[in-house]
Amino acid sequence: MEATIMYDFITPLHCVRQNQPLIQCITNFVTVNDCANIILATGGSPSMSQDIREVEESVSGADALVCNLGAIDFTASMVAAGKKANQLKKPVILDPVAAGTTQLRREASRTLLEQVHFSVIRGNASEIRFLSGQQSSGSGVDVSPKDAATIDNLPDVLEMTRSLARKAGSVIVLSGALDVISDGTRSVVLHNGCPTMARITGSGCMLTALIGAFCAATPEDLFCAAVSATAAMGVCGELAEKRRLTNQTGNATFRTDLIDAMFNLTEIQLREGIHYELF
Ligand SMILES: Nc1ncnc2c1ncn2[C@@H]1O[C@H](COP(=O)(O)OP(=O)(O)O)[C@@H](O)[C@H]1O
Ligand SMILES: Cc1ncsc1CCOP(=O)(O)O
Ligand SMILES: [Mg+2]
Repeated sequence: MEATIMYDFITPLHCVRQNQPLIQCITNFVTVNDCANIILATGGSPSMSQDIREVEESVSGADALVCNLGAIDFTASMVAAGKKANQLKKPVILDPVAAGTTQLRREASRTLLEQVHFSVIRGNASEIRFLSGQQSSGSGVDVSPKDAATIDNLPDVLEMTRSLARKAGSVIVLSGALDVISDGTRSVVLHNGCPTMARITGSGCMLTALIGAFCAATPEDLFCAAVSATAAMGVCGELAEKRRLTNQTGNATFRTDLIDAMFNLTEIQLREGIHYELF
């Protein structure tokens, strides 16, 4: 008889509120404040230290580690902290910001993937295509429209995501208009979010930080934790967009409204708002 596959995308939100995990982030100077605030909005506690002389000690007291390649000059800190977190069996999450776009980033992402095991890798379609060894057209931190997941290329994107998940032994979150998430066996496509999320810097970095908090709170099912965090981000983007349209505001207020929506997000809102397909 085939084993039944269980999915629970709501409980991780409950767990993060209850467990208040401490998330160690080595992240970039552009979006560091937003990452700290989104972790606080979920009920977690952020720590953004990155000096190589203390990261191993810092990660020992944390519940998860988030490594963001936007902080490329701290790659050595990410390797040291990542190895320590692996030893201590704490979830480690990678955001491969602009991974394929320069020689330095191509080398740093290879080093990180060789030396650290990542529980979850969350990137946009250009970044995930690069890590998969596929042609990637990305040239900055944002996705190239040529690489994005669409309804038309979804079967290929699902296969690429599933196969990278198997190869890396990680949950892969390929974000965008469609969020494609796989652990190599279970795969989900999320239809939440709104285009304004791509008009603020940091929506990707915040999502990765959030995944860190959800994984720390639900380490027994990292796939459901990653889906739950990604859905929560999408639902909060939709709530912020409603306010933007009502109040005729722009991307600066949208960013604040998104963080506020996360602060107030209820399990009922997530259950009613999540829009997903299982594959
Ligand atoms: N066009 C869109 N429609 C809906 N949601 C989007 C869209 N673009 C981005 N998002 C959402 O924004 C967040 C960040 O994703 P993405 O833009 O892919 O990351 P990055 O900022 O790293 O490029 C995710 O939650 C994703 O679902
Ligand atoms: C603009 C920029 N430059 C280096 S890191 C960074 C932030 C990228 O954030 P996100 O990928 O979440 O938009
Ligand atoms: Mg990004």
